[in-house]
Order: sequence, then C-alpha cells, then structure tokens
Amino acid sequence: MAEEKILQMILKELEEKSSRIRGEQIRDAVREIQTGKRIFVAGVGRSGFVARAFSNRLMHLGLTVYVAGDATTPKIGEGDLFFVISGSGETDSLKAMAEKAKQCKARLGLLTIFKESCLGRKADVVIEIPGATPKSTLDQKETSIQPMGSAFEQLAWIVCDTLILGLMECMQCTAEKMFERHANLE
Ligand SMILES: O=C([C@H](O)CO)[C@H](O)[C@H](O)COP(=O)(O)O
Repeated sequence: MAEEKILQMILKELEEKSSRIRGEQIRDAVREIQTGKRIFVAGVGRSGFVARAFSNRLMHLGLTVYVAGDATTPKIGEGDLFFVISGSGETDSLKAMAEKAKQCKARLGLLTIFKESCLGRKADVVIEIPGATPKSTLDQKETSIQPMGSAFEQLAWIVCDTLILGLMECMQCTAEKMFERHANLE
C-alpha cells in the first residue's frame, strides 16, 4: 500500500478514536494539574516519551514539574500530582511508583486505555483513550491498524497538548510568555 494512503488511514483512525474521548475527563485533569502543588510525570517506553514532552510544556507554563526517576527529581508529597501515562495501566515500575505516591498522599492522574486496570483503580483522575495494547490481559474490544500501543501513544500526545491549551486558557498564559521560559542551553 502507498505510504501516503497509510498516513491517511492513521489520521482517520486517530480522528475516530479521539471522537470518543470524554471532554469532562480532560477538564477534570486540567483542574487537577492547576491545583497540584507540583507535578511529577511518569511513563515508560513510548508512553514515557509522551510524558517527557508533556513535562516540557508544563515547564513552559511556569508550573513546577519533574520527571519521575530523573536525578534532579525530589521526593513527592502531599498536595502534589503524580501524572502517569500508561496504555495498559499495568506497567510494573509505574504501579510501584503510583503506590509510593499514594502512600505519600499525592494525587494520582492517569492517561490510559483501561480505567479498570491496576493504575486506573488507584487513580483520582483518569482520561480514557480508546486504543489497543498487547500488554493488557483485560478484555479488549478495540482494534487498531497500527502495531502495539501506537494509536494510544499518538493520541496521548495530542491529549496532553489539549491539556496544555486548556491550562493556557485557565492560566491566561500566552505562547509568547511560554517561549520566554524556553531553554537557552540547547
Ligand atoms: O514502549 C511501549 C510499547 O512499544 C507499546 O507500544 C510502551 O509505551 C511501554 O511498554 C509502556 O507501556 P504502557 O505503560 O502500557 O504504556
């Protein structure tokens, strides 16, 4: 099949799946991020790349944000938000970190395919993204033309950018103000 046709098929798939993401879940997450004292983000593999990209924009907004596991990341505590991106909601290291974060009285935010996953059951706020992943043993009705969790990871990126636009509006922050915070060591 021609690559341009494949590209169109992927975009069509994302459009259809995104039409089933619930607006109120996104709005709840915007509120949670805004009220969090500090934001700690986490994800593994491709979901981890999305979490890092998200942390970059949260920093541009002027929020205090850390990536879990980085050498400069301090301990999490009460009033902080631990925001996890995990398609399956079952990745071992993330389950352990979420458990620790909850013990430390942090709130747990989650972007996932499965609200009923281990992470989903612990989360205070969840955004569900329709997708498929071979990493879950839960019943999966959803299919994808792409391998593994690709559709989830692509949509997770766009949902994170949707959260950023929502936060920009609530915080009355402009793209110009954000760019002033952009790294000058690059
Ligand atoms: O890298 C990944 C893999 O290629 C699936 O498409 C996942 O992002 C990684 O394995 C983490 O999994 P989840 O926590 O289920 O997102």
